[in-house]
Amino acid sequence: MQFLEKLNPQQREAVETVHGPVLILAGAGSGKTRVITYRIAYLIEKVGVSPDSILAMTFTNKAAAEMQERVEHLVGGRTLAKPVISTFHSFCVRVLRRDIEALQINGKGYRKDFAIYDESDQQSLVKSAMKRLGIDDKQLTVRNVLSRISHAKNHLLDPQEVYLQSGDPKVERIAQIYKVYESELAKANALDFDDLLLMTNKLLKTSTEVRERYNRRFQYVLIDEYQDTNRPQYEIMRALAGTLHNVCAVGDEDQSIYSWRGADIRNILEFEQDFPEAKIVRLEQNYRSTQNILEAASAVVKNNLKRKGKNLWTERMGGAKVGYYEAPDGENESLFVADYINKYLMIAHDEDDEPKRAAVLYRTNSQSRLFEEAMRRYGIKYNVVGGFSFYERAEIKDMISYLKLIQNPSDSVALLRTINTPTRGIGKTTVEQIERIALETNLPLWDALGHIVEQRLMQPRACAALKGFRELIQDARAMLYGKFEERLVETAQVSKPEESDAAEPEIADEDLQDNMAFDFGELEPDAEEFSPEALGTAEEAAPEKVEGFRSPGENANVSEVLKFLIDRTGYIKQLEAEDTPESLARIENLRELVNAAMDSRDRGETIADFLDHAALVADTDDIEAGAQVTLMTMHAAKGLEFPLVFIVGMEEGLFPSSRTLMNPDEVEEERRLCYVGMTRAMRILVLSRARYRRRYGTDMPDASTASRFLSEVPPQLFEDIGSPQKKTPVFGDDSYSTHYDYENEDQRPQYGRTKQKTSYGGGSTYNSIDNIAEFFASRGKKFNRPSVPMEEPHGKRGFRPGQKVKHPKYGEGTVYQREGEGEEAKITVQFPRFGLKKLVEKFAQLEKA
Ligand SMILES: Nc1ncnc2c1ncn2[C@@H]1O[C@H](COP(=O)(O)OP(=O)(O)OP(=O)(O)O)[C@@H](O)[C@H]1O
Repeated sequence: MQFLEKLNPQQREAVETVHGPVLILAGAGSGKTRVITYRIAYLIEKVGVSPDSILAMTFTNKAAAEMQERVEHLVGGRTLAKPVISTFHSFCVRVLRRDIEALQINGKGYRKDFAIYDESDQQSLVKSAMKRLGIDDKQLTVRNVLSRISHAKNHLLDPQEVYLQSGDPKVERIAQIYKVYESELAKANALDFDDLLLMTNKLLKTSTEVRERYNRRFQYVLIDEYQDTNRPQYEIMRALAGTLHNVCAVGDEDQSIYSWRGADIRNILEFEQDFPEAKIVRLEQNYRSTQNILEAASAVVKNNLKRKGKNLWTERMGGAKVGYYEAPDGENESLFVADYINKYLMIAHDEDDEPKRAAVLYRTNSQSRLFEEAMRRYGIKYNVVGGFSFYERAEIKDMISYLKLIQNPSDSVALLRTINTPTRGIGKTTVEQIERIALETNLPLWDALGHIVEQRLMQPRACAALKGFRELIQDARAMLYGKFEERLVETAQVSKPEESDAAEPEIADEDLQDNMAFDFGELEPDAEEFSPEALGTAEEAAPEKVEGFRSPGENANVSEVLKFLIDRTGYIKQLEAEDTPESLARIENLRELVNAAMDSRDRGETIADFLDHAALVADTDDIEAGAQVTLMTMHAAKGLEFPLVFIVGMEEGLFPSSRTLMNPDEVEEERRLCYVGMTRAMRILVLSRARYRRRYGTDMPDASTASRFLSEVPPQLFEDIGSPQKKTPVFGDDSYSTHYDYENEDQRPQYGRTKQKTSYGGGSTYNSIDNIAEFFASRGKKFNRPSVPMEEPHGKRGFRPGQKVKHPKYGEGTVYQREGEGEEAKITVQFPRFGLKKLVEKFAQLEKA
């Protein structure tokens, strides 16, 4: 038990208290992750618990993978069995793939091959429900409807209850949409993310047999990030805790930042009521940050009323003060950050000799753009989390939708996405007719489509196009389930085209089940039920195998089906014909998808596993541990740590977000988010804001107000690190300038290139903020700024972008853009100490500087 020595007394207590319920209240950086992994190792090594009777739930896939790795490292491959460490959602998918049919009534209800609908699938469903109900999206936005539906689901309210509880006509309409949405999901045999939790909860509640099986299997349950669990997750935890109550929840109420997703802070505040015999362990020693950082973060979060309260302390006394930078505008702020990071990365070693890593944290993803541009400008390699993730790209979604449809033809969203992608002559009217027939007959779209083709209910051209699409899916299905040869024979025998329509391959249930198989390791007590032998798909059935080749009649794997689809739909050919950098990048993405499918095959996964993976990947999975600079939201940064952290955009309305200002509970949540952000910093923390900020693409930046969180940091912990001064400028005084260096010659973006600068002054050196404005003025076009045409101005006063000017009040500045001509001409000037100003040229009394 050598590893126990690496724990402090409280951590040790948290690890060694293994029986009965335990709530570990762990402050930021107090070793929560360490405690959970050591606890699992302790259970296995010391208590002798079989690894596969341990279940640990984490918040992200990434955290699950890391924890798995750390546990393996500790118990050193001494056992073959592994604990189940997974996110709530992945766990639920595995349970449902196995047991969802226990919820069927008289053979009706969800089947194991259900599809998982992600946000864009949900949006399509809501859109079509709204269309059908005649509700236009000006009255209600799709996003708004979806969030109301999700809210209702997480509070276990069905459409009827939502309707009855409200007197508001808007909510009544939402209830109607919700009802159609639910019935369409059921018809498509599809579940959304909320359903994954709700159905599992329902299953564990209603089927004693299923619940007891999981209780026998998992005798020790651990929940990480407990403060962010919602009610359904809480109920699942309770059901899994069984009668043994060996449940350990680890959380920090000060880091609860997901109430907008239904997280219920009561789960942590009321744990003791639900489990009266619970032991509470507090971890208050912080190992991550210096005293100054910790004091500043604690001072901010102390302003919240709803908290249990704790006293975090650290042995890392003192440390650098929290840096503060007030930029004239957003661009300046981003360049300042890039400049600082550039200098930081160039210092050979720092005192702790830790790898150099920095994070730029912001409130919303859309803030990343300026920082990305600034990083490129400095040639700094960076990693941005939460951008357009691989599986969200259009071409990938198209192919995934094909696979979904092949796996589950009832999936109407997948059908609508693929039916005319790439174009195959199936127009909007045809699709609307299919939808109408589906509605009238209450059939899934796929069946309605079959009906139309067989009964020739449309014009011959439309019927032919639909038939082609249907055959494509049938062929791919036959490949996937090893029936392709039979299908070839069948379709060849049928001479008349009309008869071939009905030739859907008979796909035996066992084949489907085999593709649904999933792995919980040993499943007790009825594991045999899932063995290949029991499913009748054992080796003897397969003809002789040639290395590297698939035997006839053997199921095709996902990558083969993908290649078949890409080929037969002509998807890549169409992109090749486009021949643009964008279309070539899309081809690369498709190839990457085939590679991903190959990897999945090598891991022995089925199509269902592959699709589940695609549905469950999250933004945070993109975090590249090795990247030196990471740009991300504060939400995504949870659980991470960096020697250098910037929190940018500290302005009222941006952070705290304007959406929260009217509600004290929501402002408290924003404050917790600020606390999460600040406590990511190990050695240096910098908070910054811009005095002027452009919002919603408006022409002129608005003046901003400093975030209230800034004033909550005690002034003695703060240090201004070079904000350009606000006082009335004295011309010619250089001390106002913020000094930046960067090379001038190469302004091309440096995507993914490691072009770390090794020295300063390798090009023209710019030493003042005026030049930065000039740089922005000159590159306006290159970076697609919302700019106006920049014709050559006429007349003697016409100032051009980039030109230096002088104003009696604002001092020297650089022209940023020009709009209009003659009497009407307006020019926007970047003044170092006043930000951007738009002036009517005629009245502005500007002079050439
Ligand atoms: N007993 C200990 N001795 C030395 N270092 C420790 C100890 N416990 C934890 N640490 C270190 O402290 C840092 C924070 O630990 P960890 O990431 O587990 O914290 P956490 O509680 O999960 O943080 P947060 O909730 O803020 O994300 C890590 O670098 C970890 O290695």
